[in-house]
Amino acid sequence: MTKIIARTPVTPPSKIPRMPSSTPGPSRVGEEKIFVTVRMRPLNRKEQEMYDLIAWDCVDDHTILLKTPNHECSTLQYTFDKVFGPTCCTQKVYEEGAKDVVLSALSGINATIFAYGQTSSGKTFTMRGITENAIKDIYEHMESVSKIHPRDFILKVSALEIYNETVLDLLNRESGPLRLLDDPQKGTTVEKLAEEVVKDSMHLRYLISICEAQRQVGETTLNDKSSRSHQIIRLIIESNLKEKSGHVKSFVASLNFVDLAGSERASQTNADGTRLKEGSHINRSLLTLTTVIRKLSDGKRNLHIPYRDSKLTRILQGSLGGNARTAIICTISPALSHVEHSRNTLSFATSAKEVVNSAQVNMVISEKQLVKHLQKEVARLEAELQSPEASYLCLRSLLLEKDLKIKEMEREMKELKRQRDFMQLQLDTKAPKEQKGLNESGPSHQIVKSLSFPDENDLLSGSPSPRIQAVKAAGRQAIVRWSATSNVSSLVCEIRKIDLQQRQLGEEANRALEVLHKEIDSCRLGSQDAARNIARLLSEIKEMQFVSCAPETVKSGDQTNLREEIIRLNSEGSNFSSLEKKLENVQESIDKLILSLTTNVEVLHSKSQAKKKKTLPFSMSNSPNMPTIIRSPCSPWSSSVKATEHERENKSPENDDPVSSCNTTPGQCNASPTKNKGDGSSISSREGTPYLQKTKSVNVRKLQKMFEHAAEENIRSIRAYVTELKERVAKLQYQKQLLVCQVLEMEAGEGSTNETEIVDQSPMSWPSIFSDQRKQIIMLWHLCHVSIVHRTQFYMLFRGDPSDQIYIEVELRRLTWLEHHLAELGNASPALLGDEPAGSVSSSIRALKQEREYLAKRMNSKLTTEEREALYAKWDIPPEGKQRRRLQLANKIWTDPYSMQHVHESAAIVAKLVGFCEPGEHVSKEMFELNFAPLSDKKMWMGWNLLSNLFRL
Ligand SMILES: Nc1ncnc2c1ncn2[C@@H]1O[C@H](COP(=O)(O)OP(=O)(O)OP(=O)(O)O)[C@@H](O)[C@H]1O
Repeated sequence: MTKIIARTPVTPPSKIPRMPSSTPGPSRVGEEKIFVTVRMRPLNRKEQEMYDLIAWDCVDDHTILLKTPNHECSTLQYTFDKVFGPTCCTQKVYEEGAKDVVLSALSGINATIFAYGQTSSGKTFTMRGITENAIKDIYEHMESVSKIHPRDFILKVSALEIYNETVLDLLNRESGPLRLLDDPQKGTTVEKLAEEVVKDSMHLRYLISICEAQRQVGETTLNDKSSRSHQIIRLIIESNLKEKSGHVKSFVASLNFVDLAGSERASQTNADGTRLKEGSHINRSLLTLTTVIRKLSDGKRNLHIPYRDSKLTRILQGSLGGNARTAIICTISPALSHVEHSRNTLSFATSAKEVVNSAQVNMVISEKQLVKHLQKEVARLEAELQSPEASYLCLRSLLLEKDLKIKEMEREMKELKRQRDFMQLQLDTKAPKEQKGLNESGPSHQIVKSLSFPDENDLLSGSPSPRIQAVKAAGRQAIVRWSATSNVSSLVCEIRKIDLQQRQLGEEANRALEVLHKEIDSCRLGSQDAARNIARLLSEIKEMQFVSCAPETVKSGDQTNLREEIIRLNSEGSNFSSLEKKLENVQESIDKLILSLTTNVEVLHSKSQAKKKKTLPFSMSNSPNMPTIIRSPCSPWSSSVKATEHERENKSPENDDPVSSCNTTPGQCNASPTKNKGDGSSISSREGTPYLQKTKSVNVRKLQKMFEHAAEENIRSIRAYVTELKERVAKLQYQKQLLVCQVLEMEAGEGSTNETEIVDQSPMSWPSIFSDQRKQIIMLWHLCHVSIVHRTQFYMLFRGDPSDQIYIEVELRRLTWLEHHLAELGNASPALLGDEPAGSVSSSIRALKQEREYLAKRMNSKLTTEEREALYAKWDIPPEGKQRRRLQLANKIWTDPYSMQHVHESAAIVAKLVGFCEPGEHVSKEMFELNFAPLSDKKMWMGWNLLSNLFRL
């Protein structure tokens, strides 16, 4: 069949019409916004029993507003194409909210009606009625249309459900999970989905009843018969229109009835086990749908729309901003207890209103007709050839035509030859390097393995000949390489930048430690510990220098050979960790140093108190060094300004300060241990020195305090700086992660999204990107069973500061990759898994369980009885058994990724239990690890290791 799409001219967005309601116009084509209606059901029995209040008012046919308690004018009001109140019947909802779109399908325009809303809001109730009304209407119209313009209609039906991200055939349960295929012409299709030819309306109703019976339904607290899957019933309507001219036009359109599963909160549905898992999948795919709708509603044409993030959006892609007319019916509960959820639904509906579709008439010319047409043409040519004159002319034109064809083929051959040479060149330059990688290091083999994902279409299209496969593979590689070239060089450039930053970091650390050395040297505390620490720090300086210099030895290589860069990065992975390790050591040393300094000072202080005569913590011989130390040249110190302030602060008034006067006469002021006279004034211990005898008495305690303070401040500065260095190392690690993620995406053929994603994000403000991405991360943590300690740590640390961008980005990419990977593992047969850890999901779940048990145990020691009781009350933990209650609470935290309040409270509890800082306090981000595993047992958790192992991270 040859498909011709009759395109209509594009209308400027401002002139894009909203389809007028209740005016069926089956042949409407072109750009048009999605038709959005809202239906509010009556209060149900449970809501009535709980004396729930009605929170919403449908003020007119288009407006709904949130009631205020004291009947003041509400500011929260929404306007839609239609608003249906609780007393409105489904027939009316169909007539005014869906009919127009439904009937478009009869004239070759794709159409979709779907219901969206929270669980128990009435989606299935509404869609059932809509489908029933549509069937009746379609058959009536087919009859009446056929009477005016004779047409042959053929109806086919197929039906599927998406249950836990798995596509199942509702008309053929035995077929098992189905795969999605990407067809360049048809878009996403479902492989092997059964299609039944419909005999009449009764037959259609019967088939739909089978789908209903097959669909996954379960009982939840909010709905006895809650749909646990998204259901799509698809009618394919074909028709042939015989025109007066004798031509036959064939039309084909699909009409989708989509009944989505409802969004739900675990806290409201009290779901656990299977229901909880279903709920997570439902929420996740609805989140993607929301994101798709929101991005489409932005109206910017170059935005990357993440259709591929869920099967639902992949299947519905055509209906969301594509070649279809779409009507969405958003259903809400009127209850006050569901007001938050209803607001979410209305905000989704508001975005959906702005989505523009571009419907076309899908006209098909059957091959039979074409054959007939060609036969006629051949007959005509044959007739012409009968006459010699005509045959000469005809031969001449044929010759000319052939000539042109030959020239065209020559051009094509040239181009193909050029491409072949180019590919050969690429292979030649690549082969020895890859060979080398294979022989020399293990990871390269793993990288190659991970980077060459099989093409789904190839796997599915039977088994083409080896030659065709080879050509296809080479072509695909060339395409990947070709399209990725620009990304590759920018990634390589990024890697170089990381190298440079790493070197600079090493140098800075080096400088900082030198200053630290001087500081300690000048302190001369006389402590053996301090001396040992100095020696250790010195050797660490040397080692750090070595580490920081390491990248210098790396050859620059081919600018665009990304794999080599990645292999090189892997080999440098140890540099990062050793740099981190060194910084850890330095931190430790500083801590010890401070400890020894404090004890020394304390000892000195007490001795001076006891004997009334003792040396200062800093001998006067070193005092000329103090300004140098305090005015440290180490630029990155955040406290250098403070240091100068200290210098000023520590300076006594000019005529009263023996130190400053000593500074001006260094020769005369050497090593001056002081003696406290006990009367508050101090004098030099060298009482025999005439100069010192002449000076005013020195307040030893004051001086002691001053130096003590200065030394402590300096060491604090160093400590802060080392912390800062550690943070920067962590950031570099993240940048490296980001590159690895980008490479994985690129190699998986999704690299093109990178650039678009950047374009996509630029117009949005960081806070909204952050909140969006954080929601996705929370959902992904949940789906990938990531350690809750990790979640807490991340949640507490990254709270939307612009500098958090890289962490958020990396976390999101890693999790997205992981989720896809785990889903693939879940769907793959054991034979396909090879050496992949098939039990990774279950071991992660096990680890999570252990982590909850560990947290439950800590509740006794980390929370007071009052705190525990308050939490039990808040989290509805029944008063049965102390240990059980603790475990119940631990099992409840971090289970509702949909509620930010739940997430926030869960994080606060875990933070308290494991001793993280309270929100708002400054927490060093360097403490955050690139590992999703629980702190208690990192080996148990498999997920992230899958990815990190590929690159030996
Ligand atoms: N407009 C309405 N008028 C009367 N009853 C309704 C209406 N809408 C829904 N109901 C009733 O409310 C209950 C829940 O409706 P339904 O199952 O359609 O919700 P849902 O949104 O599909 O839920 P889920 O997402 O959990 O599947 C059903 O008993 C249904 O009969």
